[in-house]
Amino acid sequence: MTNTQVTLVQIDNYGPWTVTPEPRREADLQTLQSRLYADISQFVGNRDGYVFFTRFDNMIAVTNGLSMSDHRLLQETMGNRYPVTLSLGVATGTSPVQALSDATSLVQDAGSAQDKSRRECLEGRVIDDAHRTDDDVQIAHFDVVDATGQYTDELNAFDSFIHIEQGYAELMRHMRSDHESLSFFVGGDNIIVVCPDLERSEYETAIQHVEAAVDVELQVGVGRGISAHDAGFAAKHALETCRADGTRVELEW
Ligand SMILES: Nc1nc2c(ncn2[C@@H]2O[C@H](COP(=O)(O)OP(=O)(O)OP(=O)(O)O)[C@@H](O)[C@H]2O)c(=O)[nH]1
Repeated sequence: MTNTQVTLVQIDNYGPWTVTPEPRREADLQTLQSRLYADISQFVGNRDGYVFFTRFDNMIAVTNGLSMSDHRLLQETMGNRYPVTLSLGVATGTSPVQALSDATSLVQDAGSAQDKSRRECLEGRVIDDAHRTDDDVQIAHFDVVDATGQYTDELNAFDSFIHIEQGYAELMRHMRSDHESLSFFVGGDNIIVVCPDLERSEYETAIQHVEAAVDVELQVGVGRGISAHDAGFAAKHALETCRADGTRVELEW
């Protein structure tokens, strides 16, 4: 049974900062956001977690294996490197959507995203080491079948982007509403989905749904593990099997 540990990372009082004392240059904000994401990804990734950039001012991480003191260190080291601070909410559960919802409530209850006095709050709790298991995390790695031949080598780069984004939007909504799962676009034509315990038929239905709705063909590899890295790595191997064998759904367990 999955037990996903989800962390909401929210930049403190970022909106006002972007316009104080006057609006800051957009390219500088883009640079800050992408560097902050890169540093958080490295910190979390070195501890076998995943973080997704989402809206950049709010990022969502799968942090199975990170302790509360790891979270505190993340706040300290980013606070030392950047002109902004981070608040973190951590929650766990069999449903990734519910865990994220609980993590979000913890941060919201500590104060508004634009509250000057809410800085570096750290709320919630993690899974004890003794209770961690090899099937705590289930990750599905989707990609578009032959995106290169269908889109990248055929259409202009913006029209390719529209097709890929439509596939993402449809999959994200379906997995959220029907399967309590969190889907994240991770570049190229790839979407990583953090799932509860789902079976082959549910992935088949999701792929059929996206194809019927927006005519984008997907394939998916699914893995389980004690951490996001372990589950995600198994999913990548399963996706390689799809590519080699022409199958649409491969489960690696
Ligand atoms: N984040 C991430 N991006 C990837 C990964 N694999 C491929 N990509 C991205 O996806 C793009 C397309 O690569 P593929 O998915 O291998 O190509 P494809 O044409 O869709 O071919 P098939 O997947 O074999 O159907 C690449 O340019 C990368 O940007 C991955 O594991 N993670």
